[in-house]
Amino acid sequence: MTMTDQGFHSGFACFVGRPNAGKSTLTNALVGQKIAIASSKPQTTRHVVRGIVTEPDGQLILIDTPGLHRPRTLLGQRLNDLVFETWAEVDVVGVCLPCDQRIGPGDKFIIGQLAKLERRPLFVALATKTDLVSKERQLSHLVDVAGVAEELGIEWAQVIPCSATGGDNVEVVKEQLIALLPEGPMYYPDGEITDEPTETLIAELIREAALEGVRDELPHSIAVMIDEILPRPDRPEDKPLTDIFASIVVERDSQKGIIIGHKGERLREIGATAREQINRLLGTRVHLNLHVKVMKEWQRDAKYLNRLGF
Ligand SMILES: Nc1nc2c(ncn2[C@@H]2O[C@H](COP(=O)(O)OP(=O)(O)OP(=O)(O)O)[C@@H](O)[C@H]2O)c(=O)[nH]1
Repeated sequence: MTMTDQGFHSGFACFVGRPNAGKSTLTNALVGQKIAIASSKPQTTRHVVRGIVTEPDGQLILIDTPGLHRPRTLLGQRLNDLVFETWAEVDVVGVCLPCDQRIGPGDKFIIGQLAKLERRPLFVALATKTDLVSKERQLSHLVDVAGVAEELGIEWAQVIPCSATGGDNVEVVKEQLIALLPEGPMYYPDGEITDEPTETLIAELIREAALEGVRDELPHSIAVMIDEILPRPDRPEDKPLTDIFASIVVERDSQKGIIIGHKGERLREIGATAREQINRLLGTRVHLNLHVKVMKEWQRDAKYLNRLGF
């Protein structure tokens, strides 16, 4: 294999669609549980990487976007701005149009907004949930999918019927999305994508946040130990909250001071940064309780190393 990028396709994509269109399920089917460690974000995007698909001939980076709504509030407007910013940066937008639903005003609103973009990415129609419908219904849906593009003035680079839960055409979606990306480098080395257990990932996210800005001062003297992960009882089912208790372990009192910062300011920043990442990872809100512990020479002590999971 040569080290040139020739023939290797890479770039960014996001999925859009009305609520319940199957965006998350398709994303999971494409990327599995693998998560990119946040510190390795390429400079080309400021947006949150939801998952990465790496194949011999290309790398597809899926970006998270909030849903697009008819803006009624300032927050709604800001969220929409974020969506437009993302659309302007990605190479491909996958529009999820579930086969079991007629194309309606919600879908047309989204496609109409895509049609307004000055710099257009490529558009791919994903006719999701094929397993829920008959072949006849699927065909008439595909006719409607073609029709709506014509009606609203966009072009589909591909139209792909698929089912994320039934495993139908998921490989084709992967192949076709990668084929549409421009030639480019592998943004994320394969090894930086991990399917480590959640607890290890959470510890790693906290460690990254703690090292932010002080990497030179405390290179290897920090470890993070997850003490407990507990679902908060008595929460409404649609608004779960998870309590995470974790310890940041350092070797000396002076290092504890650096982590905590003036009046605890750094520790609060670490908590805020890590919490945001963990929210994304778990898909639920978390409350993060961080403590800083000094364990003298933990790196040399087998008992501590065991407790820290090394
Ligand atoms: N039968 C079937 N159900 C699916 C398929 N894909 C998704 N679903 C179901 O459809 C529902 C919505 O799927 P999601 O992936 O959460 O949809 P979404 O577009 O991410 O939804 P929002 O987060 O609300 O925007 C879930 O109950 C899924 O299990 C599919 O291919 N076949």
